[in-house]
Amino acid sequence: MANYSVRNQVAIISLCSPPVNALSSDVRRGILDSLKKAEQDVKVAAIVICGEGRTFCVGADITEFKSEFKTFPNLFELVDILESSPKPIVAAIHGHAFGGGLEVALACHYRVALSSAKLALPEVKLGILPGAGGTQRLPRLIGIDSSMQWIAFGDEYSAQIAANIGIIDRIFPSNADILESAVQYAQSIIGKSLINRRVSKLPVKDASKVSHIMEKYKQIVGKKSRGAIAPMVCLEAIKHAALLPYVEGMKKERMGIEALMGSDQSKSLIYMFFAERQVRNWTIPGTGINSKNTKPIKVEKVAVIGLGTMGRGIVLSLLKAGIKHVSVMELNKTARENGLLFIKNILEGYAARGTISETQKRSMVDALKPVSNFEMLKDTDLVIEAVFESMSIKKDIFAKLGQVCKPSAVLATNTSALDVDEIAMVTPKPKQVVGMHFFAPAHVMKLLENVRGSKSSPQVIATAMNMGQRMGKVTVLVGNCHGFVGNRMFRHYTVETDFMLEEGAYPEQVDTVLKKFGFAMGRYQVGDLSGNDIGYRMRTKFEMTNKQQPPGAPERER
Ligand SMILES: CC/C=C\C=C\CC(=O)SCCNC(=O)CCNC(=O)[C@H](O)C(C)(C)COP(=O)(O)OP(=O)(O)OC[C@H]1O[C@@H](n2cnc3c(N)ncnc32)[C@H](O)[C@@H]1OP(=O)(O)O
Repeated sequence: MANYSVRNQVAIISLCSPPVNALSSDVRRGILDSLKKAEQDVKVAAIVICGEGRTFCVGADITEFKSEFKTFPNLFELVDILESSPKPIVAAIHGHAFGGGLEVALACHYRVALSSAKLALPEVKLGILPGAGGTQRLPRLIGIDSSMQWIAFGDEYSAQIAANIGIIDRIFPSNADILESAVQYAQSIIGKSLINRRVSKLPVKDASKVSHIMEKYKQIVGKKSRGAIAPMVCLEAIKHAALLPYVEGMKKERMGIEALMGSDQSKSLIYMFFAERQVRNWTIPGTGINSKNTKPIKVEKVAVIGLGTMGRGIVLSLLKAGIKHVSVMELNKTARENGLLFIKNILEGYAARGTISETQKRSMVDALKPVSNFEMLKDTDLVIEAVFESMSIKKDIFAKLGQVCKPSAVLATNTSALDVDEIAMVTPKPKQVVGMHFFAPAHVMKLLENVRGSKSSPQVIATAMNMGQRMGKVTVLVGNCHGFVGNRMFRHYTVETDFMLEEGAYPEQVDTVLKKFGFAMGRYQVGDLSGNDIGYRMRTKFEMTNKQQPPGAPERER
């Protein structure tokens, strides 16, 4: 839906489709109907398009991709209708202008934004391309080079960066009233010529360099987006903006989106988009307890026990999440020194690349609190144990934590396969114990598998889930069983690759093929990173050849 009103010669078309104003067929129809009203009203001299609620517009409604996506007005028809309006249109951006939302804004004659707004053409992350003129209008506004950067990787940019390169005409402070500011801006441009304001009519400034730029991005995309089809199709579509008139370029863009829409890669990425959001709504089966009716415990002080590969990554994830007090406990002096050095080096790297500021880096380093005995953890709200994968060592640690930690402290184990209930039983309050299984390298990998022990309390589960989300992880709640979900899935993959070794392949050959296919790391590289000893321990503990495996099971044959 879109609402329509008029204020001092300015018509306001406000998108109204909570929570994110996705461009469903109703919203597109609402915009078109409002536009007609504004064009017909002689008292209207300018138009503002804005979004109600928390955001301007996040783009096409992905849930409609299978059904109403083509209903008139289609998004690519709507943008051309908007651009050809005889009355000036101002896009008033707050929150997000993503995908089709940004394409609508590019079709407007002016764009203003709050400094806090974010802009992106992230369609490539759904395995498609910006199919509402994005590949043709953006290059006419910011050039081929920057457009390839924006569209082939789909990253988000601040309104200020967008203003610096010519997408945004005016920035307002983040606390300004976007609608009021945009209406005033619209009044200031009444009567001005629209000749240079229709982006599709502009030339592409760096068109003559297109072959050179294309080669550069093909190389980068080839390395960064191995195996993905959409980024290359995006590059091709942008190239056409340089070589063809707008209308012909649009035909190429259409061919591109039609080829990608419905591809296996796009279907999988869209499935992943919704699945990643769905897992936030966790539930404890058969109890009625869920994410909506359970509050997490307040967590300010966190401790990590063990500074090996996993512990280091967990500490970094906590620091990046803004936790101001992260105790680190590693009794082995060399491991402690190496671990702290590793963490500080990574933070230096983030600061050098501009991912964090110098001030943020210093505050993260200050948040690190090395501790040397369990007594020092008595005020901690959440302890994450990340030591060697051995039940007896973990039981020893949890017994000590049970004695020293305050009763409300959440005690989490990063075990990748061991029985969380068995660990919990050595503490006086097993309901405080939960699994938080990170994946290596923990500061990079987005998945966090939280393991619900049979005694874990709802608040403890909510706290682990909440902490995962604070760390920006895709946080999934799973049951307590050998290998949980992640390693049970991974096991089938490793079994198959190990068969290949038995059949004569070298580990590096297997890894090369997997990386070419699109995996960030090969299976044997992952083994080296996580430690092949951990896999060995898991298998030994599982006793693969014991009676649990029926005769004829592959494991018993090997
Ligand atoms: C002819 C062809 C023409 C055009 C083709 C155009 C292609 C497109 O426009 S494709 C869409 C491009 N846009 C995106 O990919 C944006 C996707 N959304 C996001 O990245 C994020 O939602 C966000 C904008 C960064 C906001 O994040 P956040 O504030 O964390 O909110 P979320 O929890 O992610 O989302 C809230 C809620 O909205 C649902 N949702 C988000 N985007 C869409 C969408 N484009 N379509 C439908 N639904 C969307 C999301 O699933 C959440 O739903 P819940 O039910 O609350 O889980």
